Amino acid sequence: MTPPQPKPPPTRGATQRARTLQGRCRRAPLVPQSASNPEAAPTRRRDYCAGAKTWRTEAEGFTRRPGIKGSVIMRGLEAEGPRPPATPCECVKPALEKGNLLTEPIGYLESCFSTKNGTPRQPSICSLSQACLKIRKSIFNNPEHSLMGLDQFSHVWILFVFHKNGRLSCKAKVQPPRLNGAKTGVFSTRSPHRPNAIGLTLAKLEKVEGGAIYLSGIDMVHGTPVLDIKPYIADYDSPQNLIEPLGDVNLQDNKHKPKTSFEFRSSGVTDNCDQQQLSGCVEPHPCTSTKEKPTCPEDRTSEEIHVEHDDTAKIRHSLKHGEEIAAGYGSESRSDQSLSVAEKQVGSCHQEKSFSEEGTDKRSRRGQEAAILRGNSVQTEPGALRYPSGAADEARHSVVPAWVRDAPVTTLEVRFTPHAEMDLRHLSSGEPDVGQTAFKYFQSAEEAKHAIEAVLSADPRSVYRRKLCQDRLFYFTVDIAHVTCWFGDGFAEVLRIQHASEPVQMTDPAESLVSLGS
Ligand SMILES: C[S@@+](CC[C@H](N)C(=O)[O-])C[C@H]1O[C@@H](n2cnc3c(N)ncnc32)[C@H](O)[C@@H]1O
Repeated sequence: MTPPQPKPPPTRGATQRARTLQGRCRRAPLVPQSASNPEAAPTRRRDYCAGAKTWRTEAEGFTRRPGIKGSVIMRGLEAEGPRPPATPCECVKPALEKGNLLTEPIGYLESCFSTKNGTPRQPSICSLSQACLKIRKSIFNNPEHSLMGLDQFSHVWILFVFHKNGRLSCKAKVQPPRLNGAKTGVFSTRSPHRPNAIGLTLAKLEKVEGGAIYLSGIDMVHGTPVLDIKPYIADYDSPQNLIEPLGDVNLQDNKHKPKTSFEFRSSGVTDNCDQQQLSGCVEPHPCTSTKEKPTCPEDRTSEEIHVEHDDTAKIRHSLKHGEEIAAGYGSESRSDQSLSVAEKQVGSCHQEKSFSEEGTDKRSRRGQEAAILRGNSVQTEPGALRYPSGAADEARHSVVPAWVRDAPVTTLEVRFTPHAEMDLRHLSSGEPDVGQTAFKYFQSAEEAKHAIEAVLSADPRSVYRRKLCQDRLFYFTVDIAHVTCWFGDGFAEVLRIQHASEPVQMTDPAESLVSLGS
């Protein structure tokens, strides 16, 4: 029998690690799969990592289930490929540190738009659009707790997943419909087709009711998985605002002056049908016609892109005194709802540009540039923008390039045929016996008509459709109205409005879990 061998002395580093970890990490029993907790399946070993203050498993993807102490949800979407390095306590190195995030939607949006077709490209296009978001009980046992205090805000940021993008693909340059075929970098647009299919919408908060919020001015389709809600705070979210101390606000006791309660179907909402938005909603499409096909300057050198100037093609940015550009949320309309909020909260407005994260060199360079639409791409030209003098002014100002505001796609006139008008009246009559409107989101035929006008006046067609399928009928559904229309030169005409035959299906939550990163 061999005597027990003495262990080799631990290295200095190992001793230190052991000390650091001692008492901090403990192994927990396995989480059994049960009917009451189906989301916990499949069973895996889990550990509590005090350093990260969370439960972790061998696989990335565990999230702590809020509201249920110590319980764990393992999502079925584990990253493929090499396992992440384990810490000395066998905890997996937190995925968050690498920027990987396994998301769990806080809810699925119930929207008046059932398909991407006809869904506005930015929220301010159709302020009459409506949606409801119920916080899922699997996120918070008491969803209403998570919404406490939110009713004191007029607007909220909604972070969501473009779950209807189809396959996850994106290109470095995209052709926003509003630029009518011109290309620009994906990150300078609001294109849904981006490396992480995350959308960001500033919506009007109509009311909070229990564990649900009611929104208007939205650009998301029914069933959209929502990842987060954040209050819109002009002081933080608008570069032109100076941050002031909060003063007499008592947040803990929730003693803010409460917002006047909204009726969900707020009749005071008006629509701006002439709003135009930059949108990067780029439909993947084949280029079938060499004649009509937009020319793609993809293969130009970057030098060419920066050096070429053509006076006839450029659009100069005109700066009017007191003009505001709602760059913070990609809105370039001066009359949109979001902008009016910013104006209200800000007071005096100036032409703005956020320089806060840029170096001096870039500042001065950008201060001398103007964006132009050149051929089929967006370029910049020196010497056309003027900025207020002084670094302090610059830090408070934001600017959007001219090609956003003065994009080539114009507002369309919207007409309804007598038949369509009749359809609308018929649709809105609902069940006359009970005197109820048939619409779910709109209060009247008038409201529905305004919403349809708003959607169409912004020309919701893809570039492909606009250029190559001009004479095709265009369909979209808003609320229960299935709209058939066609587009002519400078106008859209509604031909028919029928009852959307099929009720819109909610996305199966289990199918909508979205893994970001891998
Ligand atoms: C251009 S994106 C802008 C969205 C958001 N305001 C943003 O800036 O991130 C709006 C368009 O995305 C499309 N869309 C809306 N919800 C979607 C979803 N859940 N999945 C895929 N596409 C969606 C619609 O076609 C809509 O016109």
